Amino acid sequence: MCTAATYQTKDFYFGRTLDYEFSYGDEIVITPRNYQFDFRHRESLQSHYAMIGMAHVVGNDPLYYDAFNEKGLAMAGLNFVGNASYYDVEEGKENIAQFEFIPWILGTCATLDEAKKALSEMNLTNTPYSEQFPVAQLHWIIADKTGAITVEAMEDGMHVYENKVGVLTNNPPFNIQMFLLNQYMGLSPKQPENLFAKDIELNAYSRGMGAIGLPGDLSSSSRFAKVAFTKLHSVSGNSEAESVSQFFHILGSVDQQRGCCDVNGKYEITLYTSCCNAQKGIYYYTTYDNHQISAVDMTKEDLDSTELIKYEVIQGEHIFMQN
Ligand SMILES: C[C@H](CCC(=O)NCCS(=O)(=O)O)[C@H]1CC[C@H]2[C@@H]3[C@H](O)C[C@@H]4C[C@H](O)CC[C@]4(C)[C@H]3C[C@H](O)[C@]12C
Repeated sequence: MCTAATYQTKDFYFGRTLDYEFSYGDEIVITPRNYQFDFRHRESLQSHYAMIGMAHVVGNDPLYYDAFNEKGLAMAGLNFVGNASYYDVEEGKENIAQFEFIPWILGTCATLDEAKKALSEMNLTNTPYSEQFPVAQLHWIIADKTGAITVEAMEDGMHVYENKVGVLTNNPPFNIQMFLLNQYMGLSPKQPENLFAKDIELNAYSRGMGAIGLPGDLSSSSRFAKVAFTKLHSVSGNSEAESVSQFFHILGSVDQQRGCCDVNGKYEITLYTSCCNAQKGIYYYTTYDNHQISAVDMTKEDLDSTELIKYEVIQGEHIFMQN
């Protein structure tokens, strides 16, 4: 399972948890402006917006999971197994393979509005990257400081939804996730009033009782409600440290601990959590075994270069001993 969220303070933040039972071998990858992006069904992009994100690199190809570009547009792919369906190549459309989707949007679009236009001209194809890396069944969140959308390519066509809560998890489809939020409309961060039975004396015996009923399990519909509630009630200062800290707390509300989600004897865990300051170009992250926040700042690199810039994911707890 995975969860993605947006967050606005003084700057715009975007990030995700990547939950899985194994890692493909991830790196923080900066694709500078003059790296040549090759596409299967269209000509290469010789120059494009620079981007940074988490990717598995095969040969010299960055296969991005989540990323944002130098203009502040961000995008993440999350599992959508059983519902995702891609299409055959179609004449007259911009045919983009599923694994090219993030580079295409982030390489060519500066804003969410431009991304919406690109989507209307695009056909997401079922072309696999290779035999070893077949088509991944995903759906996507695309966002900038003006808002967010969800993109779901399904058997009945490509759906583009306005995503007003600014969160995405996995199944079921986004319109159903939004419908399910109806069940939680009575929840609140404030203490409840007794609307249950006015003649019976009922007391709030604990803080936090206004949100009793908010799910805490790891299913994707429960994580959707939990993270939406957390994000929509989030309060933090505007500074970088306060915003980043709060963002990790938002996604921390749906963190997956080893042992709680059994996948045939293996355990799905939160392999990493990212938090991008999409306006400042910084990719922050923590991993399951490294709670210290590490970060890569894309603006410190030569963004006019032609070569990928890669940083290994720092693992292992870094404990600050005070005595
Ligand atoms: C497994 C990841 C999604 C995690 C997730 O959503 N888990 C939820 C589990 S569940 O459904 O709810 O059970 C996805 C996100 C991005 C994916 C990767 C990216 O799409 C990039 C390439 C794309 C290639 O086609 C396949 C390998 C791959 C390297 C993908 C492997 C894998 O499918 C990734 C890493």
